[in-house]
Amino acid sequence: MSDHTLEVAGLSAWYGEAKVLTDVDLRVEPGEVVTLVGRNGAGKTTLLRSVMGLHRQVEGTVTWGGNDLGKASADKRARSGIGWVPDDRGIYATLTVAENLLLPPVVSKADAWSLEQVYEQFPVLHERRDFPGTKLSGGEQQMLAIARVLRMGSTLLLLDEPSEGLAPVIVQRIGEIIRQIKAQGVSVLLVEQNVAFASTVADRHYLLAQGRVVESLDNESFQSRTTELLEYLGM
Ligand SMILES: Nc1ncnc2c1ncn2[C@@H]1O[C@H](COP(=O)(O)OP(=O)(O)OP(=O)(O)O)[C@@H](O)[C@H]1O
Repeated sequence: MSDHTLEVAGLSAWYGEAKVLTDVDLRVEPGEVVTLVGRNGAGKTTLLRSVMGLHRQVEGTVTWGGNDLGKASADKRARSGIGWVPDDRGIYATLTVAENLLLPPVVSKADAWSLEQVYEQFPVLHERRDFPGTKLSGGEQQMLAIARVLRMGSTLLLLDEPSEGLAPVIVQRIGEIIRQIKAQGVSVLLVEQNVAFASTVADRHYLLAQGRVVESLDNESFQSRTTELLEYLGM
């Protein structure tokens, strides 16, 4: 696997005149799991979308594997190994599980999971392989969305609230999957409002408030300050 450090420096973002991110610096090392935590409207999704190249009204730099991504399109970023798992999961409703998995291109042969590997790690997707997207539960859709980018060979996963709306037992399973992905050397940057879940999967955390990174914490400090942080974040 090639070097795949993500480095965001001085990133600001706007919607029209409204500035929603200010001078964000962050880093995700290969194989690290890093969360963005903050209350609603803090700018977490905009930050993920800016890294993916989906939000374009930005200033600052995003460097990936040593290359400044500049104005590269989302498609080009995906081809360079950044995998996007949106909050609505982006499953094609009329396609089957297998078709959803096989539709996107393999971007790195060396890193791509084979279909067999995907089915081995996600047995439920194997069971449901001929089901259309519409017939999947929220948890199954989340697993499919994650499996799809792993099959592409993405080496950094951008996950937007993977735990949202899922039953605790499914959230636990998603946590296991994230730890498994990490063990394979893939990095994960995830938006998470569920602080308890975040602390079971992440190495480090960035707290976002009103579009700024207000703290950067390792997981140990994060765990020891959970109550205070929840209060501060108004969560
Ligand atoms: N399409 C848009 N047009 C205008 N303003 C927007 C748009 N999308 C988001 N915003 C504003 O940008 C700010 C950051 O929103 P963003 O969705 O990035 O926050 P978030 O931390 O992800 O919150 P949430 O958890 O609610 O999604 C908010 O003030 C929001 O109202």
